[in-house]
Amino acid sequence: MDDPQASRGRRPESRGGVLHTDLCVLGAGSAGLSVAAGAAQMGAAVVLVEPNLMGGDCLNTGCVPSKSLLAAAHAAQAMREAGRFGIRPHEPVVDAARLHAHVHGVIAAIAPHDSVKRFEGLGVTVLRAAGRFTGPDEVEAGGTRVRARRFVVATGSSAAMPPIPGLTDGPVLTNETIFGLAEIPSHLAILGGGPIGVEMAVAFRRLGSAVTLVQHGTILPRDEPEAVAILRAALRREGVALLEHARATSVEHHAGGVRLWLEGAGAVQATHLLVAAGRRANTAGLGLETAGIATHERGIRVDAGLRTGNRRVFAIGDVAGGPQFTHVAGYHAGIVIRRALFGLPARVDYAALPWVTYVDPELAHVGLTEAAARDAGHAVTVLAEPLAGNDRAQAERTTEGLIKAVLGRRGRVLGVTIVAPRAGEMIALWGLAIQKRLGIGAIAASLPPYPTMGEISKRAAGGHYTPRLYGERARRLVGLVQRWLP
Ligand SMILES: Cc1cc2nc3c(=O)[nH]c(=O)nc-3n(C[C@H](O)[C@H](O)[C@H](O)COP(=O)(O)OP(=O)(O)OC[C@H]3O[C@@H](n4cnc5c(N)ncnc54)[C@H](O)[C@@H]3O)c2cc1C
Ligand SMILES: NC(=O)c1ccc[n+]([C@@H]2O[C@H](COP(=O)([O-])OP(=O)(O)OC[C@H]3O[C@@H](n4cnc5c(N)ncnc54)[C@H](O)[C@@H]3O)[C@@H](O)[C@H]2O)c1
Repeated sequence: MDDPQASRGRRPESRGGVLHTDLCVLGAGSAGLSVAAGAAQMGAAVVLVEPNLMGGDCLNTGCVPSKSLLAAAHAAQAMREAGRFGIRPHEPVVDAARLHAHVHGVIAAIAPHDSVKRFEGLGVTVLRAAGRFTGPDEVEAGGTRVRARRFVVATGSSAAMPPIPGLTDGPVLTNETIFGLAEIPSHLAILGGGPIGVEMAVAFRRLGSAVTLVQHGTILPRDEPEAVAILRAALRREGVALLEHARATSVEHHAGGVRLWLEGAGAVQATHLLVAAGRRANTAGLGLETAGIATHERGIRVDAGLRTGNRRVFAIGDVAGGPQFTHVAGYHAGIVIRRALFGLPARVDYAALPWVTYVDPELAHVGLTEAAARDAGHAVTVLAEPLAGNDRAQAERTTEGLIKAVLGRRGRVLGVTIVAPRAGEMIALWGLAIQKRLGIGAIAASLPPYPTMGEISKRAAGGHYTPRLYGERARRLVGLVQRWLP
């Protein structure tokens, strides 16, 4: 969509067969688009290089299709679970073609925001080719040479293939192919129990697949164990075969699908196999060595200001090897804009980083887990409340969940986990508390509307004061004041 209000960047200049620009961005995913849009609207000359679909993983093969699929899956599950409201439940009929149209319809609705047309309208020069460094200050893309004051590498990540014998000898699904399926898999095996594996297990199970999830250790290892326990129970209740601490030793592909052999546990026979075993940074073919840019096993090596070994070049988003989320990509973009356009100092700070696993109930987290806070040497106190104490949760019969707040000295909020329907919408309040170093008193003094699930935040925060409020000293004080009050 054209935005008539948006201001536009200057145009790069073409001199001696070379485009000269302020900023050259490699990759038009969440990270690259955010930098390009921001920089152009602030008046910079920007060249954006992208060989594939505009919007990258998040729009085309990540967040957007996965959340659209989950929305359909939740609707199907609501039919099965209607009995709890006195409504006759029934098994939904899933029309795979219309489901596919729904998912791709959502992508199409958002796509104009990320399109070449919109970016050209902002004054960005878009080159539809793969870019690679041909020197420390030059990139080549589709025969065009680009010299820039600053470069931003935002080439993202792809599904990593674990070194399991036979795995890649036949077709396997990844995030790049699973949303294109024309049918619902009869039996989907999933390798990896991170957020992709867990979200897809819930989605496809609810849409009618048999699902087996195979995970090295425990699922969602970065989250609070008591929160994960609730999700684990929900997965099992819905019929996901969850194999934790399982090690795949080999894969056999055959006409009907795959056989996944597990160490000491026989084989899983499935029609489809989704590999969701982590990500590999997209660094191949970028000519990084030519530009003096170093990498490590997770991606491009950057300093706290996202600068690479080459002072002209920044790396942001998934390729920078840190937390891999769309909101982090956008946050990185803001840091680079401050540094590259205004020459201001800016550093990443993940103290208030939130993440959400969009299953049912949702698991939302921000900041440190209890274990991470203890490891970091904080004097930790923990506040916890079950969701069952919340009236809205009772009304909606979704009482499985909790809130857990990890506090440091003087009630400073260090980290919070919420497991509840739409917990992702509730976590931002706590992110702000961490970012602004608000004490727990700020949340305890807030006034959430009744009846909302968000009330659990105030309730948990109130727990910090309960011993003092309802203790012997308070009782004595009230007794004294009441004697003297007229
Ligand atoms: C299934 C799935 C679900 C997800 N769900 C969520 C979620 O709910 N919430 C969330 O916050 N995050 C989610 N993520 C993570 C999120 O998608 C990524 O963190 C985000 O897309 C990273 O953005 P990026 O711009 O760094 O990379 P990408 O989006 O991967 O963009 C990189 C772009 O660079 C291009 N490129 C590659 N090589 C070159 C080259 N040589 N020259 C020029 N361009 C190049 C690629 O074609 C691509 O378009 C999900 C990911 C997956 C896979
Ligand atoms: N809701 C969200 O925000 C969301 C959703 C999906 C993805 N993402 C992002 O994308 C990233 C990638 O997701 P992911 O789930 O692929 O990666 P991940 O690294 O988070 O999880 C992969 C899991 O696979 C396991 N694993 C690796 N090799 C294995 C093997 N051979 N057998 C069994 N298990 C194995 C690992 O132990 C790990 O826990 C995430 O870290 C996250 O940042 C976010």
